[in-house]
Order: sequence, then structure tokens, then C-alpha cells
Amino acid sequence: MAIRLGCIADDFTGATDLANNLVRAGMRVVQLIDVPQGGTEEAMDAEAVVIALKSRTVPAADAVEASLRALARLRSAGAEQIYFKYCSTFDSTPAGNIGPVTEALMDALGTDFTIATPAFPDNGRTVFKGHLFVGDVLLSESGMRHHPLTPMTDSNLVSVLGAQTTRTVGLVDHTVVAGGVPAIRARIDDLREDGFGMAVVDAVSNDDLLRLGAAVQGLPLVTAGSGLAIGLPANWGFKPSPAAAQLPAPGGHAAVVSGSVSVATNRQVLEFLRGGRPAFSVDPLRVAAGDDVAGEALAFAESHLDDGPVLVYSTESPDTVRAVQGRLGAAEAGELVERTLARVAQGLVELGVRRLVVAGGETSGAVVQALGITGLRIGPQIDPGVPWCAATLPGGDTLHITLKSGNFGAPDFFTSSFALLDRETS
Ligand SMILES: Nc1ncnc2c1ncn2[C@@H]1O[C@H](COP(=O)(O)OP(=O)(O)OP(=O)(O)O)[C@@H](O)[C@H]1O
Ligand SMILES: O=C(O)[C@@H](O)C(=O)CO
Repeated sequence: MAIRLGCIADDFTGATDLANNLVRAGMRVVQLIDVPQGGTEEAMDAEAVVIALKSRTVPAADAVEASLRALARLRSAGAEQIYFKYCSTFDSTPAGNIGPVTEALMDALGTDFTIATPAFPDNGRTVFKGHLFVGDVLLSESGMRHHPLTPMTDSNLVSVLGAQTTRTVGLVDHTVVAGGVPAIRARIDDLREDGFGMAVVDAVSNDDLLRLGAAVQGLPLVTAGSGLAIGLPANWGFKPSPAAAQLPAPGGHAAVVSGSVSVATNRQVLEFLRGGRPAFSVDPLRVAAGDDVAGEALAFAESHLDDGPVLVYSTESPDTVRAVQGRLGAAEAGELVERTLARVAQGLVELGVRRLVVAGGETSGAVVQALGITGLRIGPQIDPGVPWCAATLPGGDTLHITLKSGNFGAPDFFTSSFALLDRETS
């Protein structure tokens, strides 16, 4: 059967976040890591396919190239609508990659209009008058202003997106969205006629997203955070179903690898340390100096796995991260830490870890690729936007893994996630 919805996610945690919302809204979903290389028809046997890219912070031309490859694969599998998923905090820079990728997808699909909304009210992301709020504060006042790779210092998404694209960007504001499906469609028609190529859409509640989902039925391309996903499956008649989230029983040791430097992750690490649990801190400056920090982390983990979960983390406060970046360069520091944590994750799996929490989108990308994982089955939700997943390791074993977005999850996530997995699979 041809797939209905073809999704391209710009990072790996974002991909599971999107898949999670689609599963909860009743679709059978397959998440693939990177663009599959043929011979994967069976793997694409689902109602929605999410292709997870690591394209958020690479050069725009590379992000466009990877996204177009993903698009071609999804179209050849019959996708009726394409969903470009980016971060609910609109992580990007004036060089992209949200604007350039959207534009390239529009050109390839031959469509003159699409929408953009990172709104995800279940996680406190709302858009009003084109301005993005994170919880109670504007994006530019949230922790995102200190992000190491994509600092967000402007909350006005019409101008943020406008700076990244040659298309004119308009707004579908909340009065229109509250007016329901006909009002949204009429506004889109007007914007189109007036030559706008994209429009940021306000949404402050799930009801707004449900209305918007129905209104964009038939648009060849939608772009959004994961929130819009709650409103699309009903367009094909799918209804929420708990049966979609079954995973096999887990086994093996438990560990957490955290390269996220977000506010929520800092809190989660602190909570874990406060509980007196085993944790090893990865210092990027020592890695840069040539010390075998990954080896030390694995030796530490090996002696503590029986009292797991064990945490290996590079998570630090914005000031500490800035100091490291000042010494090593932001991109270089990021890559160095990602490579180290990916090696640690490989070693942990060799030591028998079969339940793994990874925190941070870029970090998850590096870890999942290093582990040779090519696809994920989506399981039960731990917190909004974060499901447990199951993957088959190259040797054939099952790894239960969750990819936690930096700013998602309750403060006790690094322990409560394992408790939930036991509960849900026992
Ligand atoms: N102590 C550190 N010093 C400098 N850079 C670091 C440090 N720890 C992590 N990093 C880098 O910062 C980046 C963090 O990005 P990542 O996407 O993994 O987490 P996040 O931005 O908090 O989460 P998300 O993208 O899911 O919101 C990575 O490139 C990581 O390697
Ligand atoms: O949308 C979000 O906030 C997340 O799915 C994400 O993309 C973080 O990397």
C-alpha cells in the first residue's frame, strides 16, 4: 500500500517526536534513519514514513541535497503529502536551514505555497501574531538565545523565516485560525493571490492545530514542528489508537548519554546527580588535549552498570559551554563532543546496555549513526514529544532507545523513563 504522509525531519530527536504524535493520532509509522538505499519497500510499509536527517546545522546546500533525496524516496513510495519537520523552537540561522529546505521542497513539488508553524502546545510552544513563545516567555528570552549552534534571538517568525528565503512570508493570525477551516482556507487563498509563498500560522492550543490540520488537507507540502501532526491523520480517516505503541520486553543494562546543553537537560542531569547515581562528566578540553576520555567513561560505566542507569554527560551551563567554544570553536567543540559520546554509546552497547536514553538532537544523530541503526519502531510516550523506541542492532539484538530533545522531558526523566519502560512492557 502506498504511504499517505511522507515526512522529512531535520534531526533525529525531532523525527521520533513527530513519529510519536502521528502514532498517537492513529497512523502506522516507520521511522528510517537517513534516506534508505533501495530494497526497502518492506521497511516503508506504513501509513506514514519519517525519514530522519541530521540536516539542521549542516551547510544549507547539504541540507537541501539530503532533503531532496528524502523527498524523491518518499514520492517514489507514493506519499500524498510531504511534512518537513523542524524544531519547535525554530532552530536555524539567517543562512538556514528552514528557509532554503522549504524552498527547495516547494520547487521540487511544483507548489507555490506552504505554511510554517513550530507550535507544540503540549510542550509549551505557542505562536501568536507570528511570535513564538516557549512557555511563558518569548523565544528570544528563553534558553534558546544561548543555543551553541542556533542561538534564537528574534521571536518574530515572519522576519526570521523571511531572512532565510527569497519567497515573501505572510501570516495567518490567530483570529483567522479561531475562525475555523473555511476562514483558514480563505486566508491562504488570499495570501496566494497576493504573491506570498509561505505563511507563518498562529496556534496556541491543540484545537488550533486540529483546525489547521484539516485546513491544509491537500496542500502538497506542510512545514512545522511536531504539533501539526496531531491534526493530519484524521484527513485520511485515522483515529487515535493505543495499539500502535507496543514494544517487546526490554533487557540488558540501562544507560544515559547526554550531549544536550539545553535548560531542561541541565535540570535533568542535576536531578540525577542529586540522587547520588553513577555519573561521568566528559570534559571537551581534556578530549581536545588528547586524553582518552571515552575510554575512562567506559571503564567507569563498566564498574557501575549493575547499579545503573549510568549517566555519561557533557551537559554544562551556557557559560561553561561558551568558554569551551571560545577555546575550541563552536562547530569544532560540538563535533568533538558528538564523536566522543558516539564512541561511548558504542562501548556501552558492547558492555551489554540494551536500554539507552540519548539527550540532544545532534548527539542522538551521532549516536544512532555510530550504532548502525537504520530504523526505529515507535513505542509508548514517556513525556510529550519523547517516545521509547526499539531498534535492531547490526548483530540482531534489540535495543530500546529514546532520543530526548534537549528541552523536553520532566526533571526526573533519566530515571522515570526506565521505570515507564518496565511498566509499559511488563
Ligand atoms: N560541554 C560542551 N561544550 C561545548 N559543546 C558541547 C558541550 N556539550 C555538548 N556540546 C555540543 O553542543 C551541541 C548540543 O546539541 P544537541 O542537539 O545534542 O543538544 P540540544 O541542542 O540541547 O538539544 P536539541 O537539539 O534536541 O534541542 C552538540 O553539538 C554537542 O556536541
Ligand atoms: O520540535 C522539537 O522541539 C523537537 O522535536 C526537536 O526537534 C528538538 O531537536
